[in-house]
Amino acid sequence: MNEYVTIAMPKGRIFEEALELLRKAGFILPPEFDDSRKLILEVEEEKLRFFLAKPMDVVTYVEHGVADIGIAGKDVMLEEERVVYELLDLKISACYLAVAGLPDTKMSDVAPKVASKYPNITSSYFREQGEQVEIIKLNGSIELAPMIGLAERIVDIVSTGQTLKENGLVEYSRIANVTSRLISNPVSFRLKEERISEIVDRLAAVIDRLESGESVF
Ligand SMILES: Nc1ncnc2c1ncn2[C@@H]1O[C@H](COP(=O)(O)OP(=O)(O)OP(=O)(O)O)[C@@H](O)[C@H]1O
Ligand SMILES: O=P(O)(O)OC[C@H]1O[C@H](OP(=O)(O)OP(=O)(O)O)[C@H](O)[C@@H]1O
Repeated sequence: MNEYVTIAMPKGRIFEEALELLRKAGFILPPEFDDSRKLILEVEEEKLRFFLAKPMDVVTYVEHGVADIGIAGKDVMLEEERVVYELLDLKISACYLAVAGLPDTKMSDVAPKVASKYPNITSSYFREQGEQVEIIKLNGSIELAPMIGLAERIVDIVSTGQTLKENGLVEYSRIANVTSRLISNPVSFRLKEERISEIVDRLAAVIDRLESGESVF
């Protein structure tokens, strides 16, 4: 029986790169994927069903088993411990998590404020450094925090470094490298192992070819 495999796809910046990777791996995804506002898209010929989700929610859909597999940033995986398998590093949406702030500033001795979208990563990082900080959770535009005096440091994603630069901020330390990962619900992986492994193998082959500099159309 050729059952559907459901895939939770992150809307936003990962979506296009993920789509390109899937297409390079030979999955025929109709043009509807490029310009539709639909949140569920099915590709009957491939027996694939896609859910378009907020990037931070992809892991939740996969953990609850409503999606068999999904694509999530390593940052999201590090932020919350989840019961999912990480099957493959897709090597897309590469960036890193860093501590940043205004240049030439030292953190206060007593509970300096650190703003981030990633409170758990931030708290473990500073705990490991032996520093006690007060964490302020924000949902975006994190770079604003040190500029307007809300926090002395931020923990945020850096990719090109343009956002930090344009806002007069500097990086103080790097916490972790981030790329997007293919993840799976453990039960789905057992029940649909053959189909999921085939998807992993096809994607892994393309990633290897891209890494070796081969052009893949
Ligand atoms: N500047 C960046 N360059 C490359 N990858 C990034 C960058 N910022 C974030 N990412 C990666 O892309 C994922 C999704 O980020 P995106 O900005 O699309 O969503 P979000 O910030 O969670 O959602 P939203 O902005 O809609 O609230 C992140 O979890 C991270 O892995
Ligand atoms: O180093 P850069 O290439 O400039 O990229 C880094 C920026 O990208 C992300 O923000 P995003 O665009 O997702 O907006 P957000 O502030 O709403 O999270 C991240 O939070 C940084 O602000």
